[in-house]
Formats: sequence, C-alpha cells, structure tokens
Amino acid sequence: MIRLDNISKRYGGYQALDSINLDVRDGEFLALLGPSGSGKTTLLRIVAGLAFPDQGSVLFNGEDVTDLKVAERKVGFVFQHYALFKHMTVADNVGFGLSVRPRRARPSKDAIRARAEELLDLVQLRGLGNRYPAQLSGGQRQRVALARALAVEPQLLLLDEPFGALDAQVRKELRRWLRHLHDQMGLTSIFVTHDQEEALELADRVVVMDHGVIEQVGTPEDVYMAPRSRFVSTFVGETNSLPVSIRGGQTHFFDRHIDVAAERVPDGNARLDFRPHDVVVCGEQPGSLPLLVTGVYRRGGEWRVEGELIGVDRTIEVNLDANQPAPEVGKRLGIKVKRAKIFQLSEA
Ligand SMILES: Nc1ncnc2c1ncn2[C@@H]1O[C@H](COP(=O)(O)OP(=O)(O)OP(=O)(O)O)[C@@H](O)[C@H]1O
Repeated sequence: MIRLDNISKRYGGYQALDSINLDVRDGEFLALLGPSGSGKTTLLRIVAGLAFPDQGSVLFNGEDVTDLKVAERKVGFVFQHYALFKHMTVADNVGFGLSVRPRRARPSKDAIRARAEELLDLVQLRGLGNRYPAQLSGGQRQRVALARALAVEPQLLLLDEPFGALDAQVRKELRRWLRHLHDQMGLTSIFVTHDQEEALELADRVVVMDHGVIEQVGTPEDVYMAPRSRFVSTFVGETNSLPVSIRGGQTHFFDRHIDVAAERVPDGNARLDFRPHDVVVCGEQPGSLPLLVTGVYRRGGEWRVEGELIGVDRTIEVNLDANQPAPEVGKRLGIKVKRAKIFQLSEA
C-alpha cells in the first residue's frame, strides 16, 4: 500500500534519514522502533505529508504522493503532543476534520454530530460529547484524539507515541484496545515508539531504526530471536554482551573456553550476546561461566539474578526459575549459555 523509495532528509548538516526503503502492506500494523533521534518521527511526518524528503519518493497504492500536502493524503494522525482544541467540546473536536472540509464536501451539521457520536461510541466514550478536554482523563483525551483522526475515514493511521504520556497500566490497556480497533476497522497503521515492549506486543512487523537508517525489518519474533546486528540485539529485549574471541569454531571468554558453538564464525574478536533467560545453572564445570551472585529480585515467575563473572570485571543478569529456591547473594554458580548470537568484530 505504501512504498518509501530511497528517502533521505537532512537538517542542516545532520542526516536525519539516510536512503530509507520500506514497503507497508495493506492492513498492516507497523511499528517504527528506535532510540531518541533515530529518525522515526521524521519518517512518519514524511509519510503524513507534514515534512518532505530531500530525495526519494513516497507512493500510496502506486501513486506518487511525495509532493502532496497532508490534507490531500487521506491520513489520520495522533501525536503525543497534538493536543485537542481546549475551547471546543469533545464532539466538536472529533468532528473538526469534517467541519473544515470545503463546502461542497462538507456534511451537514447534524451529520457531523451524528458521526462524532458514532466515533465516540467506538472509542468507548459514549455520552461525553458535551464535555471539554479539561474534563477528561489523559487516557480519555487520547481516545478523543484517535476518534478525531478516524473521523475523516483515513486510509492510513499514523501514531507518534500516542500513549507516551500515560501511566503504564492505562497505556497497556489502550494499546491492546488500539490493536483491536485497527483490526476491526481494517486500517493500515504506522506507530512510532521507543518502547520495545510496545512494538513487540502490538505490531505485525517492527522496523528497527538507528541514526537515520533501518537496521532490520521483521516480525516481532524475527527481530527478537534473530537480530541481524548488534544494535538490534541490544536495543530489542534485554541482552548480556560479552567480549569473546573465536578460534577454530570455539568460543573463548578471556582465557576460558565456554560452551557456545561458533562453527561458522571466522577466527577473531567478537561479541557474545545472550538473553537473561537463555541460560541454565550448572555446577562450575568446564565450559560454564562462573558467577558470583550479587543481587536477586523476584520478577513474576522468575528470579532476576545479578552477578559478577569471577576473575573478570564484568556483570551479567540472568533469569532463573522462581519455582526453585532463590540463589543466595555471595554464592557461586556456573552458568551455561543455551542460546546466543555471536557478532564478529574483526578477523584474526
Ligand atoms: N525541524 C528540525 N530541524 C532540525 N533538526 C531536526 C528537526 N526535526 C528533527 N531534527 C533532528 O533529526 C533527528 C531525528 O529526529 P526525529 O524526531 O525524527 O527522531 P525520533 O527517532 O523521532 O526521536 P524521538 O524518539 O526523540 O522523537 C534528530 O537528531 C533531531 O534533532
């Protein structure tokens, strides 16, 4: 449905986006995920028609819309700071996009009011049309903003951290509800977030960005389980990262051999990345990492264990089954890495 073809954008000397290529499928819920300043908002604004690329084109259903302005693109958007109009009632806010249409395309006042009521129903705010934004909670306001975005029947819904300012519980509820709404209405949506949990939970596909480039595009499962770069591995999900050297398909951490196969990795320095839950505890046997426990916390059904790798100045965090007794602080454990990614740094 949407094709971004070789999009670049500079601000002064700063390359905010660098040759971005991306296809968004009809009906897809896509997350743009990356740290602050990675270019997510800039890319979303270019899709919306609120900003224009220096190079490259934006296609909607095969049609070049690169130079079309926002009003000509049939997109709805919800931004964290795109506040509601304070002096307008909730219903007038929702109907705003329809009421500013040119006279010929503008529905009657009654029809706009009826549409606003329908949308308020949809976002579960029935009966609140006569209130003013100040009389609503933060979560309710964001739902009004969403209803306002949907009023113009957009082909495409763009959301920039729409729930960023809300507390964790409300945020979680609203995002699930948003996903449901997206499916129910058959929308295509692009969602900007720097919260990886949000991206992994909501999206059909996640676009991981850093420094104006796309690092990886894939399903949540892909980017979590098969990160293509060290950046993705450390940014998406929690990761322990240790400096290792590879010799003849064997992995060495300082002078210790550890039991992680590296058959296809050339000799040289590398990083060994593994998730806190991808370990098992064993005795301090050859091939394991010797760990001195420095902290233990409960996290749902698991113990989060922090520890120092003995003999080297490195700490790691691992998850252990909380059905087992918690390891004591000061105890030594052997840690076997069950699953890891090795990223080559330099050849020997
Ligand atoms: N109008 C502008 N003028 C100058 N620089 C800008 C402008 N808009 C964005 N930038 C710069 O471009 C880079 C990308 O910004 P962008 O807002 O797209 O990042 P982001 O990934 O959305 O970050 P955040 O999560 O903090 O919103 C940043 O370094 C930012 O300072």
